[in-house]
Amino acid sequence: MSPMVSAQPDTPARDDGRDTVQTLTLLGSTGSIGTQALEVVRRAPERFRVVGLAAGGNDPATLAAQAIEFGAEVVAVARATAVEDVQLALYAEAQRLGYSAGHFRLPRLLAGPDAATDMVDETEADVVLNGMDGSRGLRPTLAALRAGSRLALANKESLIAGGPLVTRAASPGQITPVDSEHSALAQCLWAGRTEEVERLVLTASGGPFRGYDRAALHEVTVEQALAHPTWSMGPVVTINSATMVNKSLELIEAHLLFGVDYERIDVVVHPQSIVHSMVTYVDGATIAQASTPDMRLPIALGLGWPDRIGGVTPRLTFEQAASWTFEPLDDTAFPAVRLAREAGSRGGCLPAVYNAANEEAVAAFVAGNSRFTSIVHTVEEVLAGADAWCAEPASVDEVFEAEEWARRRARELAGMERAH
Ligand SMILES: NC(=O)C1=CN([C@@H]2O[C@H](COP(=O)(O)OP(=O)(O)OC[C@H]3O[C@@H](n4cnc5c(N)ncnc54)[C@H](OP(=O)(O)O)[C@@H]3O)[C@@H](O)[C@H]2O)C=CC1
Ligand SMILES: CC(=O)[C@@H](O)[C@H](O)COP(=O)(O)O
Ligand SMILES: [Mn+2]
Repeated sequence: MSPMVSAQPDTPARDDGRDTVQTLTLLGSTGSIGTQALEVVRRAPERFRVVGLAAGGNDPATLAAQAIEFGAEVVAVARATAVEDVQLALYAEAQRLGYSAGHFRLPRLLAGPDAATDMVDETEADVVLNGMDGSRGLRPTLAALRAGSRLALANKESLIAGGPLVTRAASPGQITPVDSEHSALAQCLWAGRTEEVERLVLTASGGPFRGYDRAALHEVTVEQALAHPTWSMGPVVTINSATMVNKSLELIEAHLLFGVDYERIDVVVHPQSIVHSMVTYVDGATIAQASTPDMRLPIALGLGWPDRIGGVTPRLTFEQAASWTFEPLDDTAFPAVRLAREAGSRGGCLPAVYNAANEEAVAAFVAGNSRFTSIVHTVEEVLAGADAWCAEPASVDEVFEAEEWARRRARELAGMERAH
């Protein structure tokens, strides 16, 4: 399998793009990744010009303010009923800024569940950052690859759900990772040749429940699960960090991005979130990428690839004593990674099933309808009955069929739990 991200130290060319403004479409612009990406653009306006913005529609005021500040040509909103709110918010923001009608141009508005995909199809962009949450990002991911844009990928769920459909659609180097661990791995891979790689080592913070046993995990609340010890992120990825499902998805993501077998990808708990991942080479050298836990670094590198953009994140300092610690993952309390290793190794639509079951189980937990421990238990139960989905998907519709089955099954299981 050819890696989506070049592992060679001298490719792509380092002077590539440094003096050129790159057009940028941002999917999920109002979320945690999206707003941090716009901070990067604010710091490097000579590098990027925003042409398209997409969001779900929960925060029309922020979306409108972003569209006006960055002069977006097109704005896509998934919830059709939010369009009017976005339009009103655009006028209100323009008025607040004192713009008269002749002094600003309203962006073109697209609405509906496929608005982000349509925008990517219709709006030329050098780089598309997919910062949406969930596997609903799959069609936009494929649209960006089809359009020949570079895909800065935060939305790991689309890669995991689409699997071979995404990897086959991407040309080598077309996907640049934004997820901090995969950005770290890509940077560590610059240090050596692909054939000299022995192991990838993914670091995990351990989440808010590091050290808990199964009995203690049974009692935890949504509020506790949303309190990540080192990162401030959107709700779903935060809950996924607490269950270790995030690391599970990242294991599959690493396999798909870098073409390394599952047996050669380790997970290690590193509570400080300073070392973002590591690569061990055949001579025993382990190269680590370390920086403060700040997503603006991997976002900036993902957008500007392979150039580094200065002045975006604070540095690590070494003036005071500090410890970076590493410990094994407790597989009994947190079986999610083992389940992902099995599902990923079996392949087909099973990673899509894993992710869809998890998305439903997380929604049930956040809604107060099930316990924290039932999230991974639900994923396990759904996978146990998923033998029909072992074949490689021939189309996106097949992936969504597998997902729909998994979601229905997961909702049934959550309902059964509620009944007890
Ligand atoms: N946050 C982080 O630090 C990290 C995140 N990631 C990954 O990045 C992705 C985004 O995470 P995060 O930013 O935390 O999530 P958030 O929940 O903060 O943001 C999600 C964004 O996607 C938008 N959105 C939802 N549905 C659609 C849709 N149909 N079309 C267009 N936009 C949509 C939301 O808009 P609205 O609210 O209006 O629905 C919101 O702007 C996830 O895949 C996550 O795993 C990876 C590493 C780190
Ligand atoms: C910042 C980022 O990339 C997240 O995916 C992060 O990895 C979450 O931390 P965990 O290590 O707790 O899953
Ligand atoms: Mn990550």
